[in-house]
Amino acid sequence: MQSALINGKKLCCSMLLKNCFRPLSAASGKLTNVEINDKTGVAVLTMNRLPVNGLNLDLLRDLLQSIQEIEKNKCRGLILTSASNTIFSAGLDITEMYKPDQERLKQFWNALQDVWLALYGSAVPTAAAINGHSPAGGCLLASSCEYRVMLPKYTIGLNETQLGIVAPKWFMSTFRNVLPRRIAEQALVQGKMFTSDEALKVGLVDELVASKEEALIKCEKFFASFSKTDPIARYLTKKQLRYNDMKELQDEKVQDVENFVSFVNQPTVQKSLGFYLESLKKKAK
Ligand SMILES: CCCCCC/C=C\CC(=O)SCCNC(=O)CCNC(=O)[C@H](O)C(C)(C)COP(=O)(O)OP(=O)(O)OC[C@H]1O[C@@H](n2cnc3c(N)ncnc32)[C@H](O)[C@@H]1OP(=O)(O)O
Repeated sequence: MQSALINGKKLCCSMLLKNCFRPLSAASGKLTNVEINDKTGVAVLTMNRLPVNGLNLDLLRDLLQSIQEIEKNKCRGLILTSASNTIFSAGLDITEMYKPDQERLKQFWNALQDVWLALYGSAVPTAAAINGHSPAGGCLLASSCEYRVMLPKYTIGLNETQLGIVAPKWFMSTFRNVLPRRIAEQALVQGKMFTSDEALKVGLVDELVASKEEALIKCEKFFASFSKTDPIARYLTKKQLRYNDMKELQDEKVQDVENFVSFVNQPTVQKSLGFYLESLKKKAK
């Protein structure tokens, strides 16, 4: 049986996962679920929009509410994961961008900006337990965390150029915060999807593990590594390091929404999105 040393106590997985968790109901939306480990104070934030956790407006709003509640509760860590056994998140829900309602399209992009600002700038330490494929927006969420653990045989990456899309600057900054500049540049221009092994090799993820249980334990261990660190000094250091990336978006938030809306509404982009959606549906048949 696997075990973990947490707060000096040896705990087995089943103890960790079954006995210690209580739901944080205020933080759980319809499409997210938050449970707090009473022993460690760590919150597990689970995306639960099956089958693929496509990031639509509703999921983004629930994610934001959950992150804010976790901060308010002064949890010792936030682990982002998925209720699916094979998909962490398929990224942005393309149906939000195809033949969109214009007002909702703005709200959608604004919600994504807010989730990114909340997660990337979170005062609570963050980790992603990547228990499935994680393309595009899924990779953005995982890369916004401070630590990543991934299960084998999945893929992760910012594949935007493969879809004929230029990833926004803040997607790129997030990637550059994790990867060496040259690798980030090559991956971004290629729209490369990394296998789990490749992701480990380049440092896009920190560790590979065999199961979700093990991933959660690794994330808990990551948070435990801060036990001797002053939490305020820790947060201010993180904030300084990420300040420029966040400031860039905060200063250009309205313009960024306008750019997105104008890009998505181009007839050629609408045509590509339509073909892409169709190809995903054909694949599913
Ligand atoms: C000015 C700047 C503009 C920038 C705009 C931002 C740009 C990009 C950010 C993004 O995140 S775009 C989304 C990119 N995501 C992808 O390319 C992933 C696409 N999906 C897949 O590769 C696969 O679905 C999967 C995630 C690997 C899962 O594969 P699996 O075989 O398990 O499941 P499927 O059968 O393929 O899918 C099930 C079901 O879900 C639908 N679906 C999948 N992904 C999406 C999605 N991203 N949006 C909407 N719908 C999606 C898929 O069509 C199937 O639907 P049904 O046929 O069951 O109705």
